[in-house]
Amino acid sequence: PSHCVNELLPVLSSPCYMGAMEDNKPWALISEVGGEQGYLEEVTDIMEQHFQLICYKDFIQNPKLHGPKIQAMFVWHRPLAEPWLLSLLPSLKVVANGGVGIDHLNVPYISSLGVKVTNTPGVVSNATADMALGLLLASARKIVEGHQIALDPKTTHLPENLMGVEVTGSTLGIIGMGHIGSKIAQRARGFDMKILYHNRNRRSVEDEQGVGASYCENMDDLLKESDFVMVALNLSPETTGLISHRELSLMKPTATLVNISRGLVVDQDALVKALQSGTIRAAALDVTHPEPLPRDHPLLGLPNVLLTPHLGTNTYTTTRRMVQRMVENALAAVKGQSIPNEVKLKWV
Ligand SMILES: O=C(O)[C@H](O)CO
Repeated sequence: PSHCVNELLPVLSSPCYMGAMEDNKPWALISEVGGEQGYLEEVTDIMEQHFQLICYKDFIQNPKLHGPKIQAMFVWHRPLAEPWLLSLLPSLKVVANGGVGIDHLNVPYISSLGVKVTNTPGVVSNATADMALGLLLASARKIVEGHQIALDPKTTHLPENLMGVEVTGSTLGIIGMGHIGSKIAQRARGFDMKILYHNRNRRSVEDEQGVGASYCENMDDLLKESDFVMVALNLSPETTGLISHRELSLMKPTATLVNISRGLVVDQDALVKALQSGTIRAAALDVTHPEPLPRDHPLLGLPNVLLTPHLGTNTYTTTRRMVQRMVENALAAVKGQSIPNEVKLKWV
């Protein structure tokens, strides 16, 4: 198998190499997204059932040789499918993204080249919702601080000052009630939370009752009432900087902001100020802008911030499902068949 580089998953093995030349499967370029580890074997094994893989590092050494044979490109949330690269891939039929967010892809431009764009909605929702609740609980109950204290050899007594806020019975405001938002609401019900949501379009009464969430037409009402504000939106021009000074100032001083969508939905400078001044209690962020943050970024020095490095979909099960879906989408596009998850709009 071919093993390139992966930031998302641990482990791996051999360095990048190209699939066997005698293989008749279509060629796919697999994006290189960081680190010196290889891809998880499950990822490349699934892909190699249908494609011959070449990783970016090998491709770029001789793009003129490799470019013309490549029909599919597998990408994760990094802007690899840029015009200069696409111009080296005259036979490309599809950019198959792993994950639901496609804000890093210029869909109109890619489509103008006759290349399809696909994503993997649905399969990411459970793992992302689990992570959302994990961040909420960890921030509320100071789990990471507790872990650090437990490890500290100087700790001689129980940390009675490490007080958290109660999750059970609190109010959760979910901004963005798509598939992931609904899964978050379902989980929050288990904590007897009162659930408010704001969404561009109100969900049906059945949907609302199904997850036990009440609609706030005005997002301000949700911000004012919630103990935890959960950002679960796609990034789009409309949602960029949606949570800024004004929105943060509407939140309770005891409230926590959790973001599992995209860093740019939150105005980070405004967030830093709100956290420094006590406008809000805390923030728990799986996403930032950029990722990773520069080492001197003020968010890294704040005691009331919990950060994880975009781990939302990082489970073996969800990764396998995503890769399976990426392959199905790419294969359908290469064969000219109907594509399960084609992205047609610039922003979804
Ligand atoms: O968009 C998604 O589904 C996740 O962020 C993984 O990239």
